[in-house]
Amino acid sequence: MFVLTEQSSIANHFIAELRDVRIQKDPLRFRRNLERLGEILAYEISKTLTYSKTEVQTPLGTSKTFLMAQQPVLAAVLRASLPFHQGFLNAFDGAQNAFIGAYRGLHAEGEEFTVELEYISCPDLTGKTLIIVDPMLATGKSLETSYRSLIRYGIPARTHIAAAIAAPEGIKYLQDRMPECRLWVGDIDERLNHNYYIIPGLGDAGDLAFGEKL
Ligand SMILES: O=P(O)(O)OC[C@H]1O[C@H](OP(=O)(O)OP(=O)(O)O)[C@H](O)[C@@H]1O
Ligand SMILES: O=c1cc[nH]c(=O)[nH]1
Ligand SMILES: [Mg+2]
Repeated sequence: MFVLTEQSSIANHFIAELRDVRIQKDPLRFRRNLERLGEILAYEISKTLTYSKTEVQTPLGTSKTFLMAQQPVLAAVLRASLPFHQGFLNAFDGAQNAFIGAYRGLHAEGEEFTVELEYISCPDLTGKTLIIVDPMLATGKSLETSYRSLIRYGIPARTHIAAAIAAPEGIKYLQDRMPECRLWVGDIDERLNHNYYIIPGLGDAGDLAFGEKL
């Protein structure tokens, strides 16, 4: 597992701003910080991809470099993922994309929830590198449901899962059930509360980015 905050960097500022109740009042800044974290995690994941030697013609000569053999497929878990996904897309600008509407259904205080799945669009994943992006990894149920639904579209060669903030419970859940997936997270928090929100976390990422839903 890769954890961005294990090394101090400018990413700490973006994560701190995401969490800060005062700065959260500006949804444009909240979305932009998710996007910036997406760009950074995409860069980190890009170091694990396969590159082949290529020549680039400049106006004055030829430059030898290593370029990605194949772009990954990016999968966004709607809706909170959208700004985070944009960050990945800024880096992997030629990527194919999957979208999945997996959300935590309404549930009474403290009661378990089920993940509702209402929409999926996905290219052929066979043999590709799949990167599933969702800013919040709480229980892990949304990501597990998303992953299992996506791989009906072909078995990827490898799968990366990227989250901005993760709870230890969700990390363990995914590591136990999907050991074939590699996890990339911005920061790891303390725990979940009785409503399965991450503590200290940042609140409801979807609502902060796009407004409260009914
Ligand atoms: O790990 P879990 O316990 O499954 O929780 C994490 C999920 O919760 C949030 O989405 P939410 O269901 O709030 O939907 P939204 O993106 O529409 O806000 C978040 O974006 C994850 O998808
Ligand atoms: O803390 C949490 C947990 C799930 N989804 C969120 O947006 N925040
Ligand atoms: Mg939400």
